[in-house]
Amino acid sequence: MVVNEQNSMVVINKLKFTYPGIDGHPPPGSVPLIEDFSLTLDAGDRCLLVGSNGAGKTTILKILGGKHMVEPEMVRVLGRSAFHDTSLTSSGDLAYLGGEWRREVAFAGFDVAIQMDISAEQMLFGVSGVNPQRRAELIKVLDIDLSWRMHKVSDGQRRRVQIGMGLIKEIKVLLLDEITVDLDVLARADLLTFLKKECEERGATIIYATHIFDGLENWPSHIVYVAHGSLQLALTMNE
Ligand SMILES: Nc1ncnc2c1ncn2[C@@H]1O[C@H](COP(=O)(O)OP(=O)(O)OP(=O)(O)O)[C@@H](O)[C@H]1O
Repeated sequence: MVVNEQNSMVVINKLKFTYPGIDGHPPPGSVPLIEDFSLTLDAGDRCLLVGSNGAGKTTILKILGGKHMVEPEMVRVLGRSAFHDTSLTSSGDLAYLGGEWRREVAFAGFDVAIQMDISAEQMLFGVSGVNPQRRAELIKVLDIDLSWRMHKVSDGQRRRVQIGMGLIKEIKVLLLDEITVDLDVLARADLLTFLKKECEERGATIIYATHIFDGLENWPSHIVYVAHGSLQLALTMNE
C-alpha cells in the first residue's frame, strides 16, 4: 500500500502458512490455510482486517506477532522477522493484544502477575520505564478506578485494565484481535479515538481485526477483507 517497502512498518510478502500437525509439520497433502497473502503498511496506517469466522484473521495477526514460525522473508515488522527477532516484542515495539487473555485473568506481560488479589493501581504502576503522562491518559481514556481489585471486577472492568496494561508502552506496531467486545459504547469510542491518535501523532501502525463496525466509519486508513486465508480486497480510505 506504499511505494517504498524499505521504510514500511509491516511487510507481508506472499505469506503461506499451514498449522502444524502433532509431529510439528504440516500434515501431508494439507492445503495451506494462508496462501499468497501480501500487504504493506506504513507508519500511521490503521488497517481494519475483516472477514468471516475462520477466514484466517487471528492466524495472520498471530504470525505478525511472532507467535507462529514462517519464513523470515514472508513477514517483516520494522524490517525484522517477527518470529525470529524476539527483541521486537520484548522491547515493546510490537504487541499483539488478543481475545485469549480476556478469559484467562491474565495479561502476563511485563512481569506483572495478576492471578491474585491485586489492584488496578498495583498493575498499572508496577510496570517500569513507562511515560507517566501516557499512563495517566490511559487511566482516563479507559476510565479505570485504581482501587479495583482484579479478582472482583466485572469482565468489562478487567478488560479495561488489561487493555491499559497492553497499551502502556509506546508500541510501534500494534495488533488488535477484537479487544473491544466487553467494553461499553463510550469506552469503546474513547479507546478508538486514543488509538487513532497513536497513529496520527506517534506514527504507530495498527492492524485491528473486528466484526464490530459501530463507530469505525472514520477510523481506518485501510480496510483489508480476508476470505479463505487470502486477501480478497484492499481499500485505502480517503481522509
Ligand atoms: N491452532 C490451530 N490448529 C489448527 N487449525 C487452527 C488453529 N487455530 C485456528 N485454526 C483454523 O484456522 C482457520 C482460521 O482461524 P482464525 O482463528 O485465524 O480465523 P478468524 O478469521 O480469526 O476467525 P474469527 O472471526 O472466528 O475469530 C479456522 O478454520 C480454524 O479452524
